[in-house]
Amino acid sequence: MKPVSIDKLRIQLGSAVILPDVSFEVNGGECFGLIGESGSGKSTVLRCMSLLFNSWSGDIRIDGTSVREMSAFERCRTFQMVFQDPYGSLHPRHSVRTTLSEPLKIHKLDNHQQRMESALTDVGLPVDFLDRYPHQLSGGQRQRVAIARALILEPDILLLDEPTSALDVSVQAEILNLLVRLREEKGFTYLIVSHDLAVVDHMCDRFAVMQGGKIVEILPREAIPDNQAAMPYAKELIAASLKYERTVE
Ligand SMILES: Nc1ncnc2c1ncn2[C@@H]1O[C@H](COP(=O)(O)OP(=O)(O)OP(=O)(O)O)[C@@H](O)[C@H]1O
Repeated sequence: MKPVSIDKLRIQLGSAVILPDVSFEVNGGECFGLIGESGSGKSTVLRCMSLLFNSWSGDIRIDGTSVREMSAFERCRTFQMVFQDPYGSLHPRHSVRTTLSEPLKIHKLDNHQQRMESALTDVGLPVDFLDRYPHQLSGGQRQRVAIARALILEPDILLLDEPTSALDVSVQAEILNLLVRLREEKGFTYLIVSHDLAVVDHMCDRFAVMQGGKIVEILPREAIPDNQAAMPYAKELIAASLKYERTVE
């Protein structure tokens, strides 16, 4: 179980400073959430960590090793990202078999069939789905394939960028429960971005509230029901979410 340490992360894109100075630690095996309004910089943190954005300064370390010092191969074997939109993240002309076998080929791993079958079973899909294409899958099934693709290289950490927000409400719970089960079974460390406090409440041990590229407050999940936030913005965000949940019940 590998910990993540983010220290003084700063990134400027064009003239805008997106993250001025972000620091937090995620324990090995912990599920840590980033929550905040749209544009607060949550996804940018994950994009910096996975080097989709490269121009950042500061330090991002996994189990003590800087992500910049890792080879691309090592990074892929250590952490994988699951994106919000399973429609966009799977190649429309690639079968599930092609999607899952490509990383195995690139990383020169053996036993392709057995690894692919085991990844599909892990995400609750039948093995004959290997010969399906994305258009033959529901949204929830596509997200399961995207998660299977993330699992296939047996990483230690999953970066989850709004993994359920593009799905129907009924399917969201299925995918969240799948992610909870996988973490219990495999001991993953999760860093999950969400704008939905209910998702954070369901999944996370601790979470950071972000606003304008900064971390306002870091709280344990237990602080949610009685809204124990100390900082006014975090308190307001939690209060608004709790009020909304009560209204829609
Ligand atoms: N490639 C880019 N170039 C310039 N600005 C960008 C780029 N990507 C993101 N931004 C800006 O960075 C800020 C943070 O974006 P980010 O996607 O991290 O927010 P977020 O909190 O994840 O929002 P959302 O919940 O809407 O996904 C936003 O103001 C956004 O416009």
